[in-house]
Amino acid sequence: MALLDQTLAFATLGYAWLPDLRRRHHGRPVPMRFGGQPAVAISGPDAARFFYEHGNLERHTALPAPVVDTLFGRGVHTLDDEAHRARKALFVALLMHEDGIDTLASLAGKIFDEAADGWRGGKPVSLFDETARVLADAAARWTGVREDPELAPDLVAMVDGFATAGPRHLRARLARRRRERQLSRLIEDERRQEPTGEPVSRIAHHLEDGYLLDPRTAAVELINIIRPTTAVAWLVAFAAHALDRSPGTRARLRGGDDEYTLAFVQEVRRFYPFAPFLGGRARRDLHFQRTEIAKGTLVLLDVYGQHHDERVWAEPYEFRPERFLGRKVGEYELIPQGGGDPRTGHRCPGEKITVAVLGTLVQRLARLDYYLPPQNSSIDLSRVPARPRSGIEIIVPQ
Ligand code: HEM
Repeated sequence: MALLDQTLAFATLGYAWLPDLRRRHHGRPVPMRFGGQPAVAISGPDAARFFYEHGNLERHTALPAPVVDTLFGRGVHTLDDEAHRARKALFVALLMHEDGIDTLASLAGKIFDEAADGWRGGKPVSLFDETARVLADAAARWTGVREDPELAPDLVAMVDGFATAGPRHLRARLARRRRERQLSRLIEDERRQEPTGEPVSRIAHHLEDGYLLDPRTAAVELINIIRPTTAVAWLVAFAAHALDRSPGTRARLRGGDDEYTLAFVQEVRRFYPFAPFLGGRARRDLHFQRTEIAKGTLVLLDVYGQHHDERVWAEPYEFRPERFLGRKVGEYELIPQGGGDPRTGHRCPGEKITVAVLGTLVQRLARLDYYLPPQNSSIDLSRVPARPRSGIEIIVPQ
């Protein structure tokens, strides 16, 4: 029987699409067509392991052009095998050392404090917009890019417009084009200077097979640091949403309890929607859970569904940071930024930065004296990427 193409269902239902479909298939792999191609949707820790292990899947043919042209750019996300390993080493060196992570998190905290001083006085401010600015400035300062007031809106646009047609998508394309051009020039300038330890200089002088990256690719990789750092603003808005709905969580965060803060951060990353699913293409004929997956099939790993699967998480629709206290999280269990080993596979190399920056800002938010005026802070799961509708407006009294 011909399978119905599911692209429109995703466009309509967003995050709910795959979990609904998988529920109807009793959690088994769901064969389908997606984007006009044969596809199969899988989910759960075993599925995540299958997705990342044994070189089962390749990426460069799996990412749709509209996503590459807005969200990712033509860089590390689109590489496989040796080319990916060589490029990934650059990110691991830049992003996974404790010193650099601490420096960036402290910088974000300091800039957040300065910004928060300016929020006092009773006028509503958008926590999402303000935090995006804070994070774009922190990322710019940390990498060595010049701060500029239009940087945050451009980086937000690249993330906001990847999964939709229409004006949001157009804004994302224009923002990427503008920033790739500007940062290519910065890379060329850097190459005329002595190398330093700053990320921009290290990317500019990075060699692969003895050659420098072409300036556009180097600019893409620089954006692959400053864009997702700014995207942590989505998680901060979600954290504020959680603080509002579960006020009991505030006291331990306010007191600076680091263990609880980490549990809260993990629960934000599990509970709230960000990446709906990840895609790869079968390199050869494969089998998973008694389902044949022919070579060339698109394999979709249902991230949002995995985080709300009661076989993996008790009462998954409850926001309960305590579930992470005293619990070791498996490599394939909590996968908002991918699964497996970030050094060898495609898992996000910025996960520790995300956790550190979010933890720093969440403690500050819990200590900040603010309230939410009446607003619609609900989250529309059909919009990808989702965020509280109001962007979380806050009022900080004098
Ligand atoms: C809002 C927080 C973030 C989320 C939700 C997120 C999510 C993801 C996801 C889902 C992937 C793809 C995993 C895969 O394809 O298997 C990824 C890859 C990546 N992320 Fe993040 N990320 C975040 C923050 C960061 C930060 C802060 C950085 C850098 C400072 C970063 C840099 C990267 C890079 C360079 C890759 C490509 C890795 C590769 O292809 O090997 N991300 N991220």
